[in-house]
Amino acid sequence: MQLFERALSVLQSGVMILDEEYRVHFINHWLNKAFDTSEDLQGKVLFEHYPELVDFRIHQAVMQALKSGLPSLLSPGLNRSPLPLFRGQGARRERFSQSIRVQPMLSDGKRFCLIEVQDVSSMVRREALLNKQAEKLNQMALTDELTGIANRRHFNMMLERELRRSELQGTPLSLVFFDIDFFKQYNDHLGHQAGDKCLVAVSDYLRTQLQSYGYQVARYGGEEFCIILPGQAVDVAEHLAERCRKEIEELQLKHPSSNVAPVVTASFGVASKSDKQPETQTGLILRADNALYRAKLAGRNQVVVAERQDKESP
Ligand SMILES: Nc1nc2c(ncn2[C@@H]2O[C@H](COP(=O)(O)OP(=O)(O)OP(=O)(O)O)[C@@H](O)[C@H]2O)c(=O)[nH]1
Repeated sequence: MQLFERALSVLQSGVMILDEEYRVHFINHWLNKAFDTSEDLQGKVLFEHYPELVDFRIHQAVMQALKSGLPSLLSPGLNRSPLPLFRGQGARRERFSQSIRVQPMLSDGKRFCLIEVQDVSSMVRREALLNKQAEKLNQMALTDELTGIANRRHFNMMLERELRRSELQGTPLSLVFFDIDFFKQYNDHLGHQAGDKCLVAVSDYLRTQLQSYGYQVARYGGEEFCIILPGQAVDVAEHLAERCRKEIEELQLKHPSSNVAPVVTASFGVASKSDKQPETQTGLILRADNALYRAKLAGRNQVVVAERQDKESP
């Protein structure tokens, strides 16, 4: 028996036994030291010494073990630090995260409750770090590296979600695709770095002017961008595309080799899903992209709406 008590006293985790009056029948050295008291807790009534614990999870778990004979596990996810236990010295002293197992015991016909405590601070910290890293990686996988706006993968996810919402709620949904005019010439004339800066400037415009209205913007690839307008019908989308077309021109980014204007311009395609007809993601993208292609063919720096074009086509 002495050997067991000695073993428990050198253990780097806590063990405590309470009797039916919540009196500490046994506490090992590690646990007594971790409590914020210089007193020996053996023989003391735990919840008289720490009345602030009454009615909290640890109190309920102990009552459950002693009255109903049921065990409990208090994991750090739900109960970060149920007992006032500390680690470290001086300014570095901190209440640590705990994993606590409360187990009912019977001895000589009397009920006891065994409380095992583990310091899981390092594990909790490691988990928080891993979560943060995973979130960062996730963010990177969905963001376009050059412009910082959503990339094509993210766009596909957003569009799928909005299409589903539109089906469920019976609301319209619109999509605007646009592409910078004569961008190859822009790169050839002013250099690839200037081309990159132009893409960043257009993306910054999209982020600052449109995202705050709840529209979702993304770089679809190369010099092609897209805007998702949840809940908006074709008229609003056409109006927004026209506004974007005008404001991109007003950015006054010099484009000496463009055949349309002395500044950077873009061509726009608009497609909408009405609140009645079902639509697939590919179908909507294809219609917006076709409308954009028609805007290019018709002379660039303009907006073409798929619905109207579709009706006008033989
Ligand atoms: N600087 C830069 N250029 C890019 C990037 N991605 C694609 N491009 C360039 O964008 C150009 C697109 O050229 P095209 O598809 O021929 O289109 P365009 O010259 O804009 O002609 P239209 O669309 O018909 O007006 C190509 O020269 C690509 O190299 C990028 O990240 N940075």
